[in-house]
Amino acid sequence: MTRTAITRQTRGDPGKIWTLEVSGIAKNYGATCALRNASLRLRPGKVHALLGENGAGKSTLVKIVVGAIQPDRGRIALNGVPTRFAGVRQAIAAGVIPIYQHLSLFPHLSVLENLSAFAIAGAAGLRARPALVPRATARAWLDAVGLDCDLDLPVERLSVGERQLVEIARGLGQRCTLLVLDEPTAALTHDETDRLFGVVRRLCAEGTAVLFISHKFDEIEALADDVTVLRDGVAVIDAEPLASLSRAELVRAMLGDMVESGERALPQPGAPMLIATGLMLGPAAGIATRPADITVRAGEIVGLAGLVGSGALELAAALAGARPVAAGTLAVRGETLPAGDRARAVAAGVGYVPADRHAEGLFGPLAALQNASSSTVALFSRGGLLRPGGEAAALMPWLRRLNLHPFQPERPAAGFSGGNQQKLLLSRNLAVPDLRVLVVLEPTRGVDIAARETIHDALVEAAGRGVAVVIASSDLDEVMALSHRILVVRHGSLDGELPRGTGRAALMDRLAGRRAA
Ligand SMILES: Nc1ncnc2c1ncn2[C@@H]1O[C@H](COP(=O)(O)OP(=O)(O)OP(=O)(O)O)[C@@H](O)[C@H]1O
Repeated sequence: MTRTAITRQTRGDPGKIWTLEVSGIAKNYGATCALRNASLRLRPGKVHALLGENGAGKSTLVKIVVGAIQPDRGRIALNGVPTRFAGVRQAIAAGVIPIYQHLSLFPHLSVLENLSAFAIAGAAGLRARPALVPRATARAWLDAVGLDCDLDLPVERLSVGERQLVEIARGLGQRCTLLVLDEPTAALTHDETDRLFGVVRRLCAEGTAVLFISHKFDEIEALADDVTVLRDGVAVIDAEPLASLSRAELVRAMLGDMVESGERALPQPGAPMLIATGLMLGPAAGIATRPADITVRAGEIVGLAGLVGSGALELAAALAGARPVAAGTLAVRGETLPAGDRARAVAAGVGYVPADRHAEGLFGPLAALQNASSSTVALFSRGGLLRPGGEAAALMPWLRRLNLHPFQPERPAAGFSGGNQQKLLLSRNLAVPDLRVLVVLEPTRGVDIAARETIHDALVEAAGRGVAVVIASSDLDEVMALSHRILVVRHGSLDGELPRGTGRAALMDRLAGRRAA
């Protein structure tokens, strides 16, 4: 880290120092320009939202700020001191605490060991045996995020939401000058989100600056004071007060003009297409359940909704044969399949988009186009050889429609941003011509507002061509907007059904197990 001059705020509070000032940042990955001329200016004690469509460069900028990668050029100053972190450990030591979208805990280690990880990393090389933080200290950190759990429990036994709170608690245990939250609420329940926002506000009151990346406008409006919008690696809105901008202005800055669609008309459901009988997740999926009977008709969209850890995602995955089950069968248009047999489900025309595209879905080193075509490759092959042009002709329209960015179908999937990887997985399924059932977990997690509209349209269109669609999403607005009916999942079992038009409050009540008197 280098320390030389002091830079001062030029706007707002003259004379005061920006907590973080970033300017003129450029970063190229080979021929791809991820950041052209990015800037950020964060005030102490304020939440700063960083917005931009998928691939705009947000994660790249964050990685530079936290020292995970180095920029090709540009300046970074922390509290007025020019700074360049050689690695994340150095950034953490300086009080720059990153909380990642993809959790960075050690699943087999205990909560206490994970909470101690930063301290251990800092002490490496100095002590023969790394020390754990005192239990009382660890307990105080957990109290700060409102989490009451056993310090000796392996982290893998916690829900995803709880794990994220442990990660945040670990960050809060450090001197925290700048907290970097990259889509932190993707896996949190509404209660956990509220708790997180409470923690963030408290930190701000103590002077911490917060960089907050999200695609969810409601959350941005609830939390952020200032905003920067990146477009193609350039700040097109540069550290403006959020209150001075309308939502339409922000969207226009992100994407250019965009027509917002109103409420979608859903197709009329036809005959039963998918029938699950006695489906029970059981211990193999880590959840004890009661057997579930679920029928989804051709042209119908059924939403599975539940709190984090409810088993809604697992139950939906089981409907695609993508989870081991303790009992039950699936039938697709009358053909009975053993549940838990994904290969048989694929052969029966059951598409599946997992929630965790990194762990389950993508072949990172393969080209985007090959990733998108992996479910339909047989259609373009003859005698084991790919028919030239066939793959591109079938998949390119989908990649164009979902606005793959940058539009470089030959590039390895691993080099695309998170939202664009999600588009590849969706294209893979939507392009299957004899698709009968489509199960999509978290359809728009991490995708930008334009792609969200397109994906919603594409799912309704799939239903329109007779596909039975199942979605499971922690985004309740999405479930309400798309579903003919909503199945409530609690403790891994079905707990009732709600019709289209059910309001958000009523749905929340049911998910939490409250019933109207
Ligand atoms: N490791 C990498 N190798 C090659 N290209 C990359 C790599 N990481 C990012 N890119 C490219 O840099 C650009 C910016 O990506 P980045 O992940 O920063 O976008 P983002 O705004 O965070 O998008 P999202 O909202 O989808 O997460 C994209 O064109 C992306 O394809």
